[in-house]
Amino acid sequence: MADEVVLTSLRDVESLRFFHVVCHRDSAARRLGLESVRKTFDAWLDGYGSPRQIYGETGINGFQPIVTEYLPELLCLSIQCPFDDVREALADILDDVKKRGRGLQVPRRLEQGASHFISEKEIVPVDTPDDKTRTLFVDAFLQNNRLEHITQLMGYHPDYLECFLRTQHYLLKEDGPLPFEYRHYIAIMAAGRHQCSYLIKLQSHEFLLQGGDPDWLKGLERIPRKLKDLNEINKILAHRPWLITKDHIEKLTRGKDSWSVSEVVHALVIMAQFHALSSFVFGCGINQEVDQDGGYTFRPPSVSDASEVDYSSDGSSSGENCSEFEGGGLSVLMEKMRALTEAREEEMTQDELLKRFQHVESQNALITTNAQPPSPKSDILCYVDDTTFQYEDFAKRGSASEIPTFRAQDYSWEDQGFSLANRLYTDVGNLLDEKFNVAYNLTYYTMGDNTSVDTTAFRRTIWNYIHCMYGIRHDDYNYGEVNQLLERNLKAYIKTVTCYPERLKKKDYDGVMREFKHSEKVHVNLMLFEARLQAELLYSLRAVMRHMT
Ligand SMILES: CC(C)C[C@H](N)C(=O)O
Repeated sequence: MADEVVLTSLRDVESLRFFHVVCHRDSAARRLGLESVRKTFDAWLDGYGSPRQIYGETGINGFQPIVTEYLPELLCLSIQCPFDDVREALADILDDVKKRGRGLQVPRRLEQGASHFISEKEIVPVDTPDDKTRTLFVDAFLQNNRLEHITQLMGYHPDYLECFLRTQHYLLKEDGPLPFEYRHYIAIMAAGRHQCSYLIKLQSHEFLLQGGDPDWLKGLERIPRKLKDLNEINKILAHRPWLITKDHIEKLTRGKDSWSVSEVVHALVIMAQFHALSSFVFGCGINQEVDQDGGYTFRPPSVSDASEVDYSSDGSSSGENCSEFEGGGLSVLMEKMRALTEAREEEMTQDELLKRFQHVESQNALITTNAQPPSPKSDILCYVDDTTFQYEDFAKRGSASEIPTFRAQDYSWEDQGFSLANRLYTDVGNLLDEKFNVAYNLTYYTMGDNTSVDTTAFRRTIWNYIHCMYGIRHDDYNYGEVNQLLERNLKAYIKTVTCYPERLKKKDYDGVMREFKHSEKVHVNLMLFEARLQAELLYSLRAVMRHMT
């Protein structure tokens, strides 16, 4: 007992590392790989070199062990690796190590899959037979040294996943105005606004891997003034982007040790991306990664595991074919969409259109979330100040004359936002534009079990409804459609995920869109993500433009 190394907390033990393996399925690789992993592992335990050196020396064609720093060891072996043969080989090694009496207490993954809203067997498996998705998974794995649950869930929609990964990589890992550790820290601050510990932890690892100062992870008190100056705009952007003015940009870019406009744009895009990504994480019930609290246990498997393992089935099945659908069900929804498409011709005056927008806006203000915000833990609180600053209904913003509705025809993503972004941060406009387009236009012409359905009206409505919550109006859209196509509980779900994602509960997810497939619910979440991101960018880029002119 005395000289045993017992892992009480994974993070306590510096010398133990997380071990990821990637393998391209190729029979010869298995032999090579096994040998290589064994060597790596022995070397590692004998305190040989740094993980980076080991990485360099053991990379073998087709089978490449990657050791990342700052992550706990082993845990990953049994799951991160999508390939059965390698997984088995690693399990052998693991047993071997345990037998040799190193005193390691090996943590075990809690088998709960990527989302606690969706049972594991209904999620795209890591070794999916679909070539495109599989290739994206492997790429993502190489990019991030893990296959994040977010990626796995987006695997339902490979065309979208492709753009998402490309943008994420560009923002965080390729050439750009900001130093790498800044980017990850900004992502942490952004996720902090929604208490999204999942993203905070992932980004903290990345931050350290980029050589970031561990002291900064103690909280905002420890970071340089320059970074701290982002606090205010981060807060407003997350909850009430309509309050952003050119003064905010001016403040950041003035004086010594200030921000260049390009740096500001880079920071804004990262913040908006991570606010919106927090919505996606909560909206889809993304589980902690295996090495995060809640993703593993040291307890041996036991009969009582059922409860800890599968909290995805808390009695209320997600009811794919459930027939009670508030408001009449899918067939009624489809009928309404059809009717709307046919009745398109009917002309309406601008006045009439505006009235309808205002009506939807004020109705939205009546939808309240009953759930209380969770009380944030100290490891999150250290990145946030003024936690009471939250979304407030645009319709209730007080003096409406000071903050008028944002007219999308005066400042649109396509005509203005896109080129300004590109000009100040090369190519980012193109990447975002592609991502917006894919999310906006994505369709499989299905709805639940129905095929050959034109879902355009429904998808447009969701997008525009989100913009409406942020006071953005598209003058070519008839907001009357919102009330026809979105039932109250769906509106409530959209509002919670978009504005207060940290309050969402599994029952909210289960209770809406009951006849939709999980892939469709994730699809809706992708639209929420992108529409919110676009809304934040419209406001903030307009402020940048005003600052520059
Ligand atoms: C969100 C979903 C209802 C979208 C639908 N499955 C489509 O293919 O367009």
